[in-house]
Amino acid sequence: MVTAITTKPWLVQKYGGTSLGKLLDNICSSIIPQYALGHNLIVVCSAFSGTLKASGTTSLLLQCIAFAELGIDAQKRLIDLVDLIRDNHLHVLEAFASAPARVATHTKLYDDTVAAVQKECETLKRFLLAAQIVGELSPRSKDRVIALGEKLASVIVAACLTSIGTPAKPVFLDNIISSAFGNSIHDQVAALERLGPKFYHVLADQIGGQIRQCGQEIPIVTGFFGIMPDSLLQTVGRGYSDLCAAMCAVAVGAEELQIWKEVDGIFTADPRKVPSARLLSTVTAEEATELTYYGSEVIHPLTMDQISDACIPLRLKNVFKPSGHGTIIYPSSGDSASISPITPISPISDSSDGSSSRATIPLSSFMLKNGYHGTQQERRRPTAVTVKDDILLINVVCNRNTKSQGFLTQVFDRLERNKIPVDLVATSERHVSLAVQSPGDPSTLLRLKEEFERFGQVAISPSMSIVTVVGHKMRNMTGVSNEILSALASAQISIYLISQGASKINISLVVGADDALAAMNAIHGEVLKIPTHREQENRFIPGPWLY
Ligand SMILES: Nc1ncnc2c1ncn2[C@@H]1O[C@H](COP(=O)(O)OP(=O)(O)O)[C@@H](O)[C@H]1O
Ligand SMILES: N[C@@H](CC(=O)OP(=O)(O)O)C(=O)O
Repeated sequence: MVTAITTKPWLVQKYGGTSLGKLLDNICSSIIPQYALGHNLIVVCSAFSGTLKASGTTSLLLQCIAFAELGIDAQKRLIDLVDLIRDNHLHVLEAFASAPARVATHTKLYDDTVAAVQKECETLKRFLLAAQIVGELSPRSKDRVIALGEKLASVIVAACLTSIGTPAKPVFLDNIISSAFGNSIHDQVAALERLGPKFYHVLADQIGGQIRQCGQEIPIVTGFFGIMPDSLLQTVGRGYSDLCAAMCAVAVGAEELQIWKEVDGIFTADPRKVPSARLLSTVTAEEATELTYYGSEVIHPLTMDQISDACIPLRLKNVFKPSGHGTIIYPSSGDSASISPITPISPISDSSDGSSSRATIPLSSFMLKNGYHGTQQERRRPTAVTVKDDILLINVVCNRNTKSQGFLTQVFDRLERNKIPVDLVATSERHVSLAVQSPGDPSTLLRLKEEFERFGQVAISPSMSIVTVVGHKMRNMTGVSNEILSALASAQISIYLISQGASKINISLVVGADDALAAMNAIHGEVLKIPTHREQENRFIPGPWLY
């Protein structure tokens, strides 16, 4: 664990790609400097995106990889795309540097940063053009390409901060895995898997070492922390910088991890899809994890494991409304003994929009005061509803000559071999229904079907969605399943699979993709409706002193 440079508490802030793309000036000239006053700050950056993540730098780099794999026929497209990535970053830098108060200051820093961006992009171009001749990139080479997005972002953010008097230093983590485990780890995928969560703890220690080297400068850490043996995108997936930020928080024992986004926090449903969705002041770590696994991509699903183990609260905040309270996700184990070691959140000043700073109360008294983990008060309604799209429903009926006791083993063995993750399962002795994510490659599905047909009859229904209702201790809420089913019945929505009980806090149903939005709205309207006055009294409500 890193020793604090001063007695100020550690705070880790992660900024998403679209937030950086849209509000870099505000983040660097207002939000970060204010928080840096009272904290030892660590900033974790994703790659810049413009308006949409789908057209952001990481997506463009993935496109570059695709062009490299197409061979030299795609040479011009590849060169143009790398140039576009370079120009996007130079524009961002220029826009910041040419703001009225900044013209003609720090020109050397500006010129050096322009040169650094150009050099990185030129190196990438040469590397990809060479790869085009072979027409193939290894998973590790792909990781090296992806790494550039976060590298450019941290170079630019550090330069912008430094140029306005908040000294900052980029911290690259693209070699962190070799530093932690040596190069041999890349040949030992199985060993890495065996390490499980411990793997991330070892990485966190290494990251702590790099952070310490920044001294009084704010570390601007790349959210990319490959190179993974099986590629970071395969092992962790898109959105990996949330996990990186969690490791930074663990490394320094941060008082809080903040993930800054373009939404106020976690809502009772996706606010883009359910107009009546309400912002939640708090959710438990388990609820947040379930929500992210089942479609509410607010934080990367692996993030919670890291910070829960270390008892660090996570706060989601909106870059467009820095003074908002956001949503706090408490590290919880359902065991009140786990509350006491959590250090109180220190006062956080947040006046970039003109509001004055207000103190927060210590976290432990906050939780006890509100009975959040107490035995008396429980949420009387589920917390949120979410939808996961692109789901296939696979039904397999076991052949008469297949022994029923080996049937499930065979089914799961085939899924494992084809690397298809299963979201939900319902079984009877000779039947199994599986809700799985649509494999990107249609040949994988065809292969799986053929393999299943060796021991059963198979029916695959495409275009399905999973609707999941999540709620802390929902199992104890008598009648909640009935309410969910009634809401769907009233909306005349057919249900293809129901799963309750596998997780104490979720009820999931498979519906046709065309019905998913209506199902979410029906459940939100009926089951998560605004509580009556009496229900409200029993429920956690943040006091004004929190804002
Ligand atoms: N329950 C939910 N609460 C809040 N946002 C949700 C929820 N479910 C889905 N979302 C969506 O997740 C997105 C996350 O915010 P955004 O800032 O766009 O992400 P990023 O940081 O990756 O750019 C929002 O666009 C929002 O519509
Ligand atoms: N830039 C990466 C990693 C990431 O975490 O992104 P974001 O924080 O913008 O979701 C991606 O696009 O997947």
